[in-house]
Amino acid sequence: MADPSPASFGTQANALLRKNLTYQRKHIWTNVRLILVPLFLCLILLAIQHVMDALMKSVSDMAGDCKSNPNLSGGKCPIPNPPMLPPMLQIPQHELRSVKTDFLPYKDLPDKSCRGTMGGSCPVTILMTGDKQPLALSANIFSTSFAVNSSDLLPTLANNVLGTTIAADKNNYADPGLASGLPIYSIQPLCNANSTWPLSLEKIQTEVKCVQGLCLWRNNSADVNNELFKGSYRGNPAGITNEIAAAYDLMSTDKRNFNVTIWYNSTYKDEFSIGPVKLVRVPRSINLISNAYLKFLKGPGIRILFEFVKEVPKHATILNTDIASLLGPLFFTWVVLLLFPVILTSLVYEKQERLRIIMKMHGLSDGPYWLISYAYFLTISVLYVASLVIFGSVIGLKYFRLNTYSIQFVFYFIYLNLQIALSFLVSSIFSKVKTVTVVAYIIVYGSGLLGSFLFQKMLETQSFPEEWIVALELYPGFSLYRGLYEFSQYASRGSGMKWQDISDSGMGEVLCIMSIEWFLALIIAFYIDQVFSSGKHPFFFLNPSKKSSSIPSKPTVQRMDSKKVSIDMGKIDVSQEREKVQQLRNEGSAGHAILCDNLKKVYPGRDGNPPKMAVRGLYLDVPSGECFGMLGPNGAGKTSFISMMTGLLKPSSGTALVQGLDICKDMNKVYTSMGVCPQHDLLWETLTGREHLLFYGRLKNFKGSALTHAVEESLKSVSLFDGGVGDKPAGNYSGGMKRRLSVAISLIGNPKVVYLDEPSTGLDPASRKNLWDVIQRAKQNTAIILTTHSMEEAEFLCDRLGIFVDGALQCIGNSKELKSRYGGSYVFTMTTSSEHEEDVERLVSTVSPNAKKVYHLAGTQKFELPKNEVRIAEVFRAVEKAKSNFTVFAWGLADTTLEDVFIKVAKSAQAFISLS
Ligand SMILES: Nc1ncnc2c1ncn2[C@@H]1O[C@H](COP(=O)(O)OP(=O)(O)OP(=O)(O)O)[C@@H](O)[C@H]1O
Repeated sequence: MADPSPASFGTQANALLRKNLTYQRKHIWTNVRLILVPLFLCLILLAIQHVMDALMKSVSDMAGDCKSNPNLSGGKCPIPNPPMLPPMLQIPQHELRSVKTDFLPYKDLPDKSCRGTMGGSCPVTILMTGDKQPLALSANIFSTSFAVNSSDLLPTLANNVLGTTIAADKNNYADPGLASGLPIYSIQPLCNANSTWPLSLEKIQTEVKCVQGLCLWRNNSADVNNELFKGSYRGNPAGITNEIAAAYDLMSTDKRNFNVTIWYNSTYKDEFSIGPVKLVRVPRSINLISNAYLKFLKGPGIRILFEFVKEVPKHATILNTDIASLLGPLFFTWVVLLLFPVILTSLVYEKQERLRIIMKMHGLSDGPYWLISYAYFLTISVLYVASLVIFGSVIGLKYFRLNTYSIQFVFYFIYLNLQIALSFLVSSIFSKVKTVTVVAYIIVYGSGLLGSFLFQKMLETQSFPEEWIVALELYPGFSLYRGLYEFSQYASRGSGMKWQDISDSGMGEVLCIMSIEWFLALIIAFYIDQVFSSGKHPFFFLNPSKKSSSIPSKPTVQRMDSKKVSIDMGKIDVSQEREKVQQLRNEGSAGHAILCDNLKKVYPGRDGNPPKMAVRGLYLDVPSGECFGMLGPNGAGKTSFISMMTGLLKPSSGTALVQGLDICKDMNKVYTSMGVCPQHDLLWETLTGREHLLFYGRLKNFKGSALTHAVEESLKSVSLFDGGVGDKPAGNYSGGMKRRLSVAISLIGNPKVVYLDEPSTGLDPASRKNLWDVIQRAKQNTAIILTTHSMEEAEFLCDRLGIFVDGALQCIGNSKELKSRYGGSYVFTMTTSSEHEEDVERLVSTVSPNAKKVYHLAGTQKFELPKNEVRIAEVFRAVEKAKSNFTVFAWGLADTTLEDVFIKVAKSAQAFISLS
């Protein structure tokens, strides 16, 4: 026997868990494939790593032995004694050097015609500010000739101010300015035409060219700044570049204080590429002004010689690249995000197929649903990521091995929770699996690509504002990317991330952001679910202690329009039903099975059409033990009515009480005593009939042997037991078998009210009869509302019937009452030859003076004979007499059928509606 009390939270959770586990067992290979994805990606990374290692090795082998062939350009060989290189000033290309323009009309700037000369004759400009002193200082900046002592070349080079237009390298083991083979420049106050000198430096043969150095005085640092700003090609409308080599602000310098501000050209420092910023050309500009000041103070014989720049010695470079650390952020962002579409489509599938609502209708509350669904997705996600980390570690990926495992666990755990909460949130917006799948995969691949090609660049640009980074990390895809990026950075450094690194890295902020978002997403998702799926009031949380209305509220006095009153005047039975309902409401009969009180449904108008009134104020009382049949033509509003009663739709106004519980306020409680067979079968294709019934049986609080017994009885009652049919997947069932299973589901657990929406559609006559017997047995302690188009079914099953047309009941009563009220006549048919038609009319008028001819066609005539004036024996006698006078080919006398009543009522109602 079923436990009469509703299933507890634990029982519902257990039912859903077992159903999900059974479902997963059937989809085990889908899960295995899912978990194999990260393993497969790890193997790809490993394969790329091996290929790269092999390539590096062959490059190293080609470089040969370091002793015989030391590679000074920073290759794999150690450099214990880095070379001493002459310090050089970065000077602009001649076509970019500063010239006089409309936007910089300084008279002392060279004319732009210097740019046109072959090889360029524009001077290299240096700007200065100061209290007249720079005039004196500027004279000391450049040497006036190029002079070297070839026997001691390098130190004597320091006497000259050398410059290059070639950008520096990241390190200074070799200067590209010297190694390029292009000329280097000696910057002098004045150059003779074509002054060039050969220069031989170790293995480097190059040429030194004279270039004029122009020191220009400006009033203040603001002027300098303005000139530099406008000199950028984006700083002026003409797009002309006017570069200077260096600028010095000496406004605060006097003979006792050397206070200088130096501008250097940041274009050459290359901060956007990976690796250290190039600043090796800056020291020379510092030396230039320092030396000039010293000479200014002490005279030309005193100088500061900046002889060499020298890089720190370096050990042999191990030429290997950790591919997992390099590609990790992108690859693993994709791997982790791949779970998002999986969870999302699963949630939306349940919504699209209405499986969630059918579970709810059979008593599954929101709490157990959320708990089990969440726990299930979390388990799958944790297993998935754990297999990634374990497998990656086993095959030796430093990305996983070096970073502390507990940090990895915390990071992935928080993100996976956030991802599940977001999936719940996003699933509330979408209702189609196809749409959500496309959107989810765009998010997966888009996040990875944007993270790699945009967000990572921003992270690596030191000047990018930190607040912007944090703002971008609010997008969960980027916070995931940031965390994975930090793991890759620490792994590629060889140390791995430790707990003490959390605050120094971006990991700390990412963990905070993700935790807050997880919490918020969960609350918002739950709120949306409660308001949209469970139909709660948007401010339901403001009144948590509100008691459910197990005592029905008094009916509200409804204003009825004149049209409705006039219709109801002609429908005594319908008016009586309304009065009965109002009386029951006033008496407060809490235990009544079903009581509909002025229930209305209006669909909003669409595409310019007016709103559609699908149910117009329905009053109905269905006590326990009664099967009420709702008949009506297509579009009458039957499904809208059932949908309101089962919580699929909210009534537009009015309400209904089920076992005393208001469907507008306590639908969740109503579900525990309700069974539903929807118009379309809502089944899991891979679960068997038995597994469906076990799940719903558990929801109805069946346990142990009682559950097994109930399921078997249920299978037998709908003929799905024999031959092991009940143990075959529902996806393999015929339409009729699915229908029978749906009915069995609706009846399991002896619910107090059952809604059957066209239950026998698609069944063969034998199965249908079988199903009717099941419903007959079930209705003993249950109130059943059944919609059907079959009059035979309605007559067989229903204790009372209502004919529903255009959203309103036209009549209500048992089939006999309806037939006598709306039929009230016999149908007499006779076929003779045409010349005897009048004889037949005379015959009919003798047995029934008020008979009405319905039609005549080629000798066949049909009459309606009022029952109150007809005696059947008299009709037989009259026919026998007629047969002796003329030939009667065929004749018949029939009582009115329910079908006749239905057609009559529907036709007259529609005629009335179209007239009014
Ligand atoms: N979502 C909707 N939006 C607008 N109108 C609707 C909507 N659903 C139903 N209707 C309209 O409401 C009326 C009642 O429809 P309903 O499906 O309840 O009728 P029914 O009696 O169940 O029909 P059937 O027997 O064909 O299932 C119809 O005119 C229908 O077009």
